Amino acid sequence: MDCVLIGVVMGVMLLGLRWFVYLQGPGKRLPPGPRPLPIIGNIHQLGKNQTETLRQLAKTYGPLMSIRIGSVYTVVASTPEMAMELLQRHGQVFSGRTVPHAMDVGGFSKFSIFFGSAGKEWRDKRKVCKEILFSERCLEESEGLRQEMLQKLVDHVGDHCDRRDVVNIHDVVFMANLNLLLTTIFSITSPDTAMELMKIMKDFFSLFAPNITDYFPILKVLDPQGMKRKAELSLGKLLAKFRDFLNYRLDHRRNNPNNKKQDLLEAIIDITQANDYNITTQDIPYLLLELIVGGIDSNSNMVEWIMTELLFNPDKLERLKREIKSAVGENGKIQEADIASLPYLQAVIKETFRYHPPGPLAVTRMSEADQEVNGYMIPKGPQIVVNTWSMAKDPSIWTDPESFEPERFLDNKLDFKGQHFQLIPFGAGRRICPGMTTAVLVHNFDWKLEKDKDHPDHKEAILTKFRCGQSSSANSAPFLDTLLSDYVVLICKFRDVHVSTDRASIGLIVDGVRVAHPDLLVGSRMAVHEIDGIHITRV
Ligand code: HEM
Repeated sequence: MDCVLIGVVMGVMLLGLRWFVYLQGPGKRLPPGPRPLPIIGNIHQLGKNQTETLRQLAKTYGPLMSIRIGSVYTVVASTPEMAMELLQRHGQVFSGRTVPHAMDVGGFSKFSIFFGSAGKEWRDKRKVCKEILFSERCLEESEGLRQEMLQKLVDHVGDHCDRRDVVNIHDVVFMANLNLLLTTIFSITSPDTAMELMKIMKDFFSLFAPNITDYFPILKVLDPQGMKRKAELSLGKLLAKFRDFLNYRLDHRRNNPNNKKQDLLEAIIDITQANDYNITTQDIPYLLLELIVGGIDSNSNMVEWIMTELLFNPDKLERLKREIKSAVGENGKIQEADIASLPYLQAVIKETFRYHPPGPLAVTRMSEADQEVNGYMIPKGPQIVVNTWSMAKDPSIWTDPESFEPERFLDNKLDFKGQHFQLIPFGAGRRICPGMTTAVLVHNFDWKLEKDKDHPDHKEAILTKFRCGQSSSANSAPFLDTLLSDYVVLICKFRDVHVSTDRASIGLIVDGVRVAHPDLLVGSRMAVHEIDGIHITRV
């Protein structure tokens, strides 16, 4: 162990020396930042709420600053102007990605659109996503399947409603999104398949927790948190599943040449067989994995946040329901095409993206060459991060940024498609998210808040969630155990449907692990036990 420690110290010192020498060169000055300590860099300053810490640090060091996390140099942009400089003006230079150690398995990072370097193969895969898979024609063809699947979801929640059961909103939304993707990509509607995949995927998502080897690469060989071993296992299982789906479909095509399915898998196979792009059959399982994994968690989080915010803001929920009812009638259903003519719904979605930036440090790149930005020199190599959280909370950009106000988007053309850098939930520039779509589950139930806190189901619901929380902590990082012992449950009741959301399901990032909504834990809302009929209980 001593040798390892000496190795770590020497490695970090050599790296520091290399940088010191490099940064002394003429005209080479990194953006300013807090002074790093030897070996750990600025880790000790980051605390649990990294995005907020970085926002505070930016007040001292400016909109473009440098910090060192372990041995990883990181440049942080905290304003729309700096985000535009990095992602658009110098988009080519800052189009690399750092590959987490756990994702560097089985050739995944090489095949991946997200982690792959921005070369010809990456361009081809993006082109396929944009021009074919997410093209209007392809999405229109599979709309019928999605409507069918959404109806099943509505029926499922309706059954719970009839039985007066508790519905776990996180699982319902996650499953709905998984089903949506399975239907659109594979025409698969089997609940058993979805359930099996959901279990493997939850293991896979746990790999996005912070891994010490990413900040101290010298420890990679030891894999102290076992993340790489876990990644090999869950990635292996997922890829095996997608290979099965692919082989089954290839057989089906051979045996039924005139009976093609209307889904994305069919389109992908056509592409590989036409040989127009640099994509082979061997790439397909990786591409499928990326589409499912890329979409599911971010989509689920957003839908959960939308619902959470609407519950906290019943007046906004009422306004939205009025808009939807006047557009599609009392009993009508929203079609995908209706969304364009529902301005308040769009405003709610935009405000949720602003108020809860999806993965507030999700826009993470790597510098591919030396580049001067704003009078500073960013050399080749550092990680580049855009702190969208900082922009969301900036009073010089948004009036009253701490309040949830969809109305702020009604009288302007502000959008999230990568042109307005104050709102970039999908990133911007060359690597902008190719799956810029989302789903909203607000219409089909008459969501209403519980007034009757003595309802007999109420206590049982809390206990059920508490048991869930404890069992889920067994697979989590150790610090989660402490957090979960102080478990918070939010119980709401809508008409006859109970919806319970807990910290594990609604999305606060603590040390990079999603556990809860910060406001519920530390903000003013936690100080009271009941607001407008929503019961918040500390168990
Ligand atoms: C609410 C939903 C979603 C959000 C908020 C989201 C957000 C993001 C963000 C922030 C990035 C990084 C962009 C950058 O570096 O500039 C990204 C990349 C990506 N997303 Fe999404 N995403 C969502 C849905 C989806 C869906 C549905 C898919 C696929 C079905 C998808 C697939 C991808 C892929 C493949 C990339 C990598 C692009 C590249 O590096 O070239 N995402 N997403």
